[in-house]
Amino acid sequence: MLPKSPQLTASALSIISGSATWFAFHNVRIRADLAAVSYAMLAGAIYIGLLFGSWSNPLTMTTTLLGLYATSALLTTTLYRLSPWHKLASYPGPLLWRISALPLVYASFRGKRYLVIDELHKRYGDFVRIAPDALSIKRKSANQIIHGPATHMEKADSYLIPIPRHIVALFFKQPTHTLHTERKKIWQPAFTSKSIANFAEPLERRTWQLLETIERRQDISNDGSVELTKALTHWAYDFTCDMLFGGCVTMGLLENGDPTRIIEGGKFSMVLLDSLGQAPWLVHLAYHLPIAKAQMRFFKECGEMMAERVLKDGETTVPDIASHFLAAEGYYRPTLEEMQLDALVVIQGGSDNTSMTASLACFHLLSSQGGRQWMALQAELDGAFQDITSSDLDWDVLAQLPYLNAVISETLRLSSPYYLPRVVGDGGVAIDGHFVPEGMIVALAAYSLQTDAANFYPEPLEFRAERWLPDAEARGYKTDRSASYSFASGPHVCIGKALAYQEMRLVLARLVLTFDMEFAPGFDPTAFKEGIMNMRTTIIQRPLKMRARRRAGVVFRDI
Ligand code: HEM
Repeated sequence: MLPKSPQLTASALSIISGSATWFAFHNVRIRADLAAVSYAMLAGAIYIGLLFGSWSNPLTMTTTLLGLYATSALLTTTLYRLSPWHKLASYPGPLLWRISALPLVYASFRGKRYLVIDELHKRYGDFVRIAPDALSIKRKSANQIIHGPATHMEKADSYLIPIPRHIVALFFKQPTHTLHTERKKIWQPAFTSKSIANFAEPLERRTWQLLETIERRQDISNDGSVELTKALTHWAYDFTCDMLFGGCVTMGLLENGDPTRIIEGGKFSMVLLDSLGQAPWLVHLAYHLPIAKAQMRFFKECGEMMAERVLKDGETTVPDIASHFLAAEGYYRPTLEEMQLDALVVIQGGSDNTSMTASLACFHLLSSQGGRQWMALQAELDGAFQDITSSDLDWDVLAQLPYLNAVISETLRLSSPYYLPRVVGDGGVAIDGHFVPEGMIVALAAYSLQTDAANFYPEPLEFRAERWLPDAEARGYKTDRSASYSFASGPHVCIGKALAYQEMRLVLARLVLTFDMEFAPGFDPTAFKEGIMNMRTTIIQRPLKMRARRRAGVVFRDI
């Protein structure tokens, strides 16, 4: 029976509506910005209604009613999430993480999510509930189920960006599997070994420019050092533009630096998607705030470059990636808006991971074992290449060098702690005997598996390139190559994997053949390591300051 006083009746109705809202919407996605506007309009409507109904203190009453409504909705949600009826009720996890996605957002935003999740696995086992609807799974067998073609799991909503649904681009969440597959088919011809070979000339040229830039920036610096990550990032973005736009649109970062902070914009886009995206309603709100400005700037700049490239069709100096977008035919021919978004994906996806991996390889080579591994790599490269100025470094030779490839694999093992959430499809899935119902989010605990002593032994947390050499076992290493997930797998596998390897091999080889390097005075490797954050993009809080000394006999090529 409802209370008799109008105030109490209204309060009871607010509480009931709060719970009813949860019942009505808990399986429906609502955009948080629209929900916030509706809530504000409801507040206004109640206030006006009370005002005209001649209630005393209409403002206090409005606040009370809305407070009761929100509290009731939150309480109902919390009780459901902790109840035995929740689909993931049987999985363990910390209390707050089972109630809300905010702890996961917080861990993500701090850039140390992979370490926090690793700790949770140590405490709770291989299946941990890390958000109300999400599981982190530390089982090798889960990889095939989560990422394999048989299940073709969809990406989680953290991959959505606020664009009209008809605009499709690779990497982001597409409305259907078919759209993703068709879009990937348009990209694929640009990433065959024949197409990649066309990029050899601009890659060599940009790498020589990088070497020259390192010396130039070091010479004009106050302390005789160079920020290696910055230089490598500029190299990667410049080269990616060459590949994408065939030389007719460039960023010129190696030459001029990055005055418009375009790189920051790209990185911040990933941060928003990867951190706030774990609670997608936060992203809907963030896009209306100044926090999203850098991202919007990045979208705009990439879009403008693609539009310029379209106008300059016919002026390219190498067969570029954009020409494949423009050549696509039929129903799936991308619109200009889609090509602009795809261009953004190429620029960010093609430059960020490659340059960060190359930087971190240099860091690890010099910081572990007193630089012994840098010397070992240098010895291998010196043996393989005699004339390093007049001839290009042969890609086939680079691909066969065991130590160089081992360095890249070991860097990726420690430096690609990606979190790639996927949604379980119709009917749910069983993973190693654990049933996960449909609609739930699952993610492989990649970092935990890549640093587990059961897969990499001994010293799984240390950088030891030797563990990837062909005779690693004889040296006492156990290396499970299948427990390495840096490029993902299945339908959403990284399209640029082969290209990324060529880039990283070439740039590392050129750096190590050209320079003897050491950390700049005052550089603290421990602090640097602590300052590495991962939010799908790698952010370093402290600059990687190096001193590079050109080796005797090395002459720079004119470019
Ligand atoms: C060290 C270098 C690289 C690493 C570690 C890496 C890693 C990855 C990973 C883990 C994914 C899956 C992402 C997800 O599902 O959330 C991915 C996707 C992707 N990568 Fe890479 N990547 C690298 C270099 C490149 C390069 C050079 C390109 C060239 C443009 C590229 C283009 C892409 C694209 C377009 C996708 C989306 C594929 C799809 O949606 O089907 N990546 N990459």
